[in-house]
Amino acid sequence: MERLTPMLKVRDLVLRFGGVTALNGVSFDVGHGELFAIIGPNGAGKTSIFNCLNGVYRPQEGTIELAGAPLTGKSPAAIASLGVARTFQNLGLFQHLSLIDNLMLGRHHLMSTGMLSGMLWWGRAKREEIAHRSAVESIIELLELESYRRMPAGLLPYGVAKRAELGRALAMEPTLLLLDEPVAGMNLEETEDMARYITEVRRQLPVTMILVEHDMGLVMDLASRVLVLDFGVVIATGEPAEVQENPQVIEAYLGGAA
Ligand SMILES: Nc1ncnc2c1ncn2[C@@H]1O[C@H](COP(=O)(O)OP(=O)(O)OP(=O)(O)O)[C@@H](O)[C@H]1O
Repeated sequence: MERLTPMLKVRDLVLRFGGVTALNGVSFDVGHGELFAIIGPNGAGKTSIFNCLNGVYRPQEGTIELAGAPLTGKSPAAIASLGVARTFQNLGLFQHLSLIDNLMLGRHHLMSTGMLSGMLWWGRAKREEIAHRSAVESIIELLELESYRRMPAGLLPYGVAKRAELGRALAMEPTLLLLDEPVAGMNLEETEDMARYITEVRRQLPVTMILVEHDMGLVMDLASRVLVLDFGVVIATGEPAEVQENPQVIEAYLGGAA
């Protein structure tokens, strides 16, 4: 089960864009193996947290630690190589490449053999390629994408493309996976399928996940804990049932109409 040392430790993040304070003193911990959800009304600062975690934005104040190592100030590439991957709401797939090639590209940073040494050390490169293909195949199997393997990503049905996007991020073998609205634009059946795959990933792989999602049903079903943001401030953190009944959360979502 979850260990006591947090996997991720975020303290007092402040992020400003000119006069706009997107994050105003955000702190939270995420435990190993948790599925931690971040929710909040539009503009609350959810995407800004993701962009601070993966190094795209540099917060003016605060610290972020991954398994004890500081992430603040590191480049997105350095953070990715420390094991942080994300999925994109609008899909980060290369449309003309097959699904399998998209997943292989996800493994690029794990590959030690470059093109030239690949030619010189053909045997080693070949062995490495076989190992990468086999890792990709197990993700394809886990996400039941077998029949789409050779299809260009641009031709995948929407629900399948979102699943392939999850596969691309998993191919990086992340220890921390940031899921950005994995069911946005999906119908009920596709949403239920995605929930099942996320649960299966969590059961089978040693990955901690942070989920940003507007679909409350999905959040309440999947999350071990939920953080609620409003205007860049954390207004509640707790188990789904607890957070749902918090008067401040109800107020933030319904603007006092409840
Ligand atoms: N690059 C940027 N430049 C200027 N302002 C920004 C930038 N990124 C975010 N903001 C502002 O920061 C605030 C938080 O935005 P953010 O996108 O993090 O919210 P969000 O909770 O993800 O919203 P949504 O649910 O609509 O995606 C908003 O006021 C937004 O306009």
